[in-house]
Amino acid sequence: MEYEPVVGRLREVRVITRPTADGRSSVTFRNFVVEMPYSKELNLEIGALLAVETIREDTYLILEVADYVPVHFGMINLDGSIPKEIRDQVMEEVSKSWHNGGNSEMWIDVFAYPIGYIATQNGFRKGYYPPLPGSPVRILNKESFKEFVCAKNGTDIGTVLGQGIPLTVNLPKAMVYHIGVFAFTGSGKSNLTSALIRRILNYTDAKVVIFDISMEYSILLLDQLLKHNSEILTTERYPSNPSDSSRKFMRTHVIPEELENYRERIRRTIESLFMEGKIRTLYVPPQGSMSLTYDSFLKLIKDQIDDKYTAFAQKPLFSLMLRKLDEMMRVNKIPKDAPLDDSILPILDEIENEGRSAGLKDNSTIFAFISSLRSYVSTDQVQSDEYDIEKLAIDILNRDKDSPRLFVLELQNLEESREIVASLVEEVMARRKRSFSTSPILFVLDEAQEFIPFDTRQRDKSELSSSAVEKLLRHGRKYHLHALISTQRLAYLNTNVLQQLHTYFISVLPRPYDRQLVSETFGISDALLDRTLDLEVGQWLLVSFKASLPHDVPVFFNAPNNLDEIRKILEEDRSGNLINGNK
Ligand SMILES: Nc1ncnc2c1ncn2[C@@H]1O[C@H](COP(=O)(O)OP(=O)(O)OP(=O)(O)O)[C@@H](O)[C@H]1O
Repeated sequence: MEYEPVVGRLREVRVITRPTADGRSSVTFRNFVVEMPYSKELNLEIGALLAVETIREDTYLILEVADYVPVHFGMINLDGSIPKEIRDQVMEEVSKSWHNGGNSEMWIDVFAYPIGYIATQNGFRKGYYPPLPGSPVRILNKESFKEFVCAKNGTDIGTVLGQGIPLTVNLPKAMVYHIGVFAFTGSGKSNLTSALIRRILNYTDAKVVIFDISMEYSILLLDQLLKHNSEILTTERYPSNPSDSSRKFMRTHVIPEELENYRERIRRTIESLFMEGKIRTLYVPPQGSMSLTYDSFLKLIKDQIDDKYTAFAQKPLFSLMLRKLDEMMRVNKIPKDAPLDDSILPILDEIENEGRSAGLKDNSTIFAFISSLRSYVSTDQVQSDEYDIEKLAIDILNRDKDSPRLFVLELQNLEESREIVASLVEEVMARRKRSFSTSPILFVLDEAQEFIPFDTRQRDKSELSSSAVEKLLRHGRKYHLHALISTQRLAYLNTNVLQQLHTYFISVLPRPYDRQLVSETFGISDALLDRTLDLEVGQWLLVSFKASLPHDVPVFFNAPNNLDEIRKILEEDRSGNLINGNK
């Protein structure tokens, strides 16, 4: 481990206890006060790492800087009881002394907290030993910081604040354990999300499916839509002429101010996407006409058995149907959520024959039931030309090298979009279970509080989307299905899902409740989370638990501006090579 030349001393240990955000229990954080000599050249920033001697020989406790304040001895007891003239004189002297360089009367109080790691001669490892008060505290230099924090051979997602080194992360691993992007509106959530998706498309083999209710991502990822085989799915009806369609598209989408000068070039790019058939209408069946699954079929049969109006003579046949179906599902390993198909026809024939030999009348309920099921499974197989959820799921799961990799679903109606999210996620999960593959798929849910709200309701379909997304977050990893969710208020989110996310990107969260939730989930001091209030647009705190980084160290960083990345491509496009016919 290598250090900056300056050495401080550990002065105080403070233990802070507060109630948890939900008020049900309490949490305790240890905060340390380190005294560093004051110098104008001191290279110390929030997020810097310190090493302090511990009770164990050659073992150092690692601390992260959450805040620092310059202190002058002359002002320690300078309160209102001192006459004003004297106060003014002292303050003037102190103010001058800061500019004259350091002396023994001035120092910096550094507030730092342990992040659960110790350093020994053999490197860094998880652990805690009590540090020795009064003992030396050193600042890790850039090289040691990089070695400890950044992922080797990882993907560059920005610059570490105060260190000026690239922040590299393990993107595939971050994706595996799901990602959350949390910040107040206008802090740069969609910008960061787009920058991450851009890297996922270019440095991993994952497919990306974006549920976009703000209609932003087609523009924010315009170059990627051209670069990769991709699809924009919309429920909007566009004119058949690509030029008119592109004009309508421009009217219904917000073009960021920074790209205003490229309006015409963007329009022509959209026109070329229409011509290439990359913008397609998604057919959404009318409400309530979603397909039957094996599970709902089992339930229908059970309802018949339990129904007091079902004729007594028919009940054993319904029971037989149930048993045969159960047997077939077990033998053929058909999951309950698989869509009902014509494999049930032989069972229907058999039960019908049994009914006839038992002498049931032609107008018996069971015959009507069998006949309506037959027409359901047969009609369902008639191929329709409409591009629907099932066909989209097949394209998403397609493993051919030239199959689409990026899907942007532009969803305008909230209730309908919840149904689409639920049915697509369920369909992809059910199909993946039946035909396993390891190729990763990332679902991106912008404005996640609309789909997995704290308070779900059957009426507005949020119960449907919430249960599908919860399933994806809990079980998706086994099937290489992952999620990136972004929201401006954690408090509005179904809290069950928060524990499933192992990588959080946090910017300004003005409500203390939201910040407390994050500090409790990751065991990070409130003092560090509070620093996110000072972050500027595009600056983020990355916290990860066994996912993005080799060690779980919260890192402040400056994200690249996604708009600069597209602007660069649009500029390069002057040659006309990147975006068809766009000069
Ligand atoms: N990394 C960055 N560097 C520079 N500017 C940025 C960065 N990220 C975002 N911005 C600027 O901030 C503005 C808002 O960003 P963005 O639309 O991504 O925020 P948001 O949090 O998604 O907002 P909303 O919740 O309203 O959708 C952008 O127009 C962009 O100019």
